Amino acid sequence: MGSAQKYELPFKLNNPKLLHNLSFVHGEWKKSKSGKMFEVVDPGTGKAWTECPTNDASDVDDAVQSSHKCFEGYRKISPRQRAQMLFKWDSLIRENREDIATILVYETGKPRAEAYGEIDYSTGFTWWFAGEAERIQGSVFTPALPDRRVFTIKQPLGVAAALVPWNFPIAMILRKAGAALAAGCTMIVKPSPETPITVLTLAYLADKAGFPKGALNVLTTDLDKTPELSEALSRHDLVKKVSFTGSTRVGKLVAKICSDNLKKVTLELGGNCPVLIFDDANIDQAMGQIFALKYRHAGQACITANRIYVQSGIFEKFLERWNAETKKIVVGHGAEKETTMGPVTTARGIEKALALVEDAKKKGAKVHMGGNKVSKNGGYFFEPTVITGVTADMDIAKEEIFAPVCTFLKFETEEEVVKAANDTSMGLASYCFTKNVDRLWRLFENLEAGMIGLNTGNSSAAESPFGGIKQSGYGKESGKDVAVAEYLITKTGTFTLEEQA
Ligand SMILES: O=CCCC(=O)O
Repeated sequence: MGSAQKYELPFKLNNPKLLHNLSFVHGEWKKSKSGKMFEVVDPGTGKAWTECPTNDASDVDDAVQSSHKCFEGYRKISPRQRAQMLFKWDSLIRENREDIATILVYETGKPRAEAYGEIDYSTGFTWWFAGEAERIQGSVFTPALPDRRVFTIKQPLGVAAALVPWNFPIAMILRKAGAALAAGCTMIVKPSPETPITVLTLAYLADKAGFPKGALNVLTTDLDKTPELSEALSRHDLVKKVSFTGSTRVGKLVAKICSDNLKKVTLELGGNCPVLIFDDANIDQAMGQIFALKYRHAGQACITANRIYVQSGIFEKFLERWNAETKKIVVGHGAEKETTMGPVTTARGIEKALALVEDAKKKGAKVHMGGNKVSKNGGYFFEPTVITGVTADMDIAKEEIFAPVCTFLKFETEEEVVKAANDTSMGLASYCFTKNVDRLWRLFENLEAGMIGLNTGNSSAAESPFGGIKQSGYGKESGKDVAVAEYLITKTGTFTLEEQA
């Protein structure tokens, strides 16, 4: 593992060859031109356990040239061969599930069971996109003129760049790279500074799966150099597409930069997702689904429940059950067996959660439990927190919380709650629970979000189009046709037949 010997590795892998800490460019492990490195920290202890190259704008061209060179050949490989490489990659990831889960625990902080969950969810993408590779099709059109023939073909766009977050590093890479590689594009990934190692492991396995050199390059960097590196990638002439997952603020910057060259962009941005639980809901179902959704990765998912609206008839009963279940949560290091909720991934996450709780308290909200940082072995732990009396003017109702803080709001009518739920600039996901089929249908149509969970808190899947509306972004990832289409161009052919003699 390169220069990382100066750190004590806090875990052992069955297959130590999986562990790499240098950037991966054209099949080689590379330092940055500056030689600078940054540390990767275990959020469960706050201790660094390895380091990675701090790449900057000067490192971009080499990686892009490699990806472009590779693209010239990769675009001509048959879709069946691309599918076979994706299948091989998929099976290598599954074979190394235990080790990848270990790395994930020490990068993100999530408990081991959740790390397995992420890997199983993520291999859905490699599996799915392997199937999609052979189903890329053009169309034949009926022309208005008798001697004319009109048809389209789909072709890969070229080199794509993926700017990815730290909360689901495996899922976010495989969702983007799976679609790109199936389409015949090559990809450069810039992982988040918190989670480069899992991404480098995936690149190592992609290489072993037979993808040609340059098909999947990875450039790591720290927080300071992230804007510079991301901009250089997004502006490079040979990069034809940028896929970004992260905050709305940064997503707007990426869109602006890409608009200079009219580059294609997919933006999967922030959420402020409402949950609506009606008096006639199956409470067991709503409890189970929303509890898992909210506390998954200590509340750090873009599609998590940010505002939980419960109708007045069941409000007290629902809250009582929620509090009782919340008390059972065991906060600890993700590698400990008894842990059911890990730390948040960054120290910044703790500061934000504390500020949001403080603002809510000042404006009259009641904290039923939690609200504080937990001091434990130097990790970034936060108490599972339950707050009621939340109102629309509180920051906690307006911003993405990204911490295990549950905010409950009481409502009376469907009309009132739909209005409140939609009163946000975001539109990623919404969830509703009711046994009234007509109402369920109305909610599906009236809630303003790209994904609506109807009596479910889990609508993420390889076969389902994933993406938001409003300021939660545009473009779809995963799902039939739409996800691969983000990496394709459509070319129209018009052909005139010679008149017969
Ligand atoms: O945090 C965003 C992604 C979560 C998911 O894919 O379900």
